[in-house]
Amino acid sequence: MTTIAHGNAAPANPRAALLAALASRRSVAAAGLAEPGPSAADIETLLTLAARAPDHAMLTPWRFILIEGEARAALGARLAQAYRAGNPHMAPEKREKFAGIMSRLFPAPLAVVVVSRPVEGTSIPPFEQELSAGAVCMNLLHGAHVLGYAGIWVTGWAATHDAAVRLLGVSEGERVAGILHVGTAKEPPSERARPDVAALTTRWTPPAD
Ligand SMILES: Cc1cc2nc3c(=O)[nH]c(=O)nc-3n(C[C@H](O)[C@H](O)[C@H](O)COP(=O)(O)O)c2cc1C
Repeated sequence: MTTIAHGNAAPANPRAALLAALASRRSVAAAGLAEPGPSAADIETLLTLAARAPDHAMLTPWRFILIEGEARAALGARLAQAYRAGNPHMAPEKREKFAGIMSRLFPAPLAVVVVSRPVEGTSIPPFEQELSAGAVCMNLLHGAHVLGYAGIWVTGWAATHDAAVRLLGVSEGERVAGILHVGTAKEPPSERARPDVAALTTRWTPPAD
């Protein structure tokens, strides 16, 4: 089991510290993430935490692809090329704008592609297996936050377009559950409005006969 190395001294009340961490995570756009990124040991911790996601029948219906260092620009250039090739009839100015976005898609020190790969021929529906991949993404984001990093879970063209996902290394029968950008926030994120949990919650009661 990987030891989680907190940046700060051990909190006096670990439970309160954990609750505070869960309550304070905020997404930071990839462009707002800079060095330092997670060390090799931190990455191992993140993936180990991510892999603790609930998993009906223990099928491990997901895997990881890491994008870091020079691979980020190399992949960005290929995605930009694929975007141009996939949109031949788009107005050139618009096409170049989006191709430029693709070329700079990985500004954060680390991107983790969480690949959903539902196992066929089991009694566990693909939907449940895809939910497990979502839980992997959430665990990873929380892990990054506890380690002192920030991150964001994105999808978009690069995560959904056939040519793009092939470039990422995603195979037939697999889908991108999320691209998780991880790094250090350039600016502390401000809080956003959160759902009114009470308004979303009902209690089941037996129907009147
Ligand atoms: C499956 C999934 C895909 C998402 N894709 C994007 C995306 O492509 N771009 C984006 O800006 N936010 C995307 N988001 C939303 C952000 O991850 C984030 O939840 C949102 O900005 C709210 O911030 P918060 O996490 O601090 O509540 C996605 C979220 C989920 C769950």
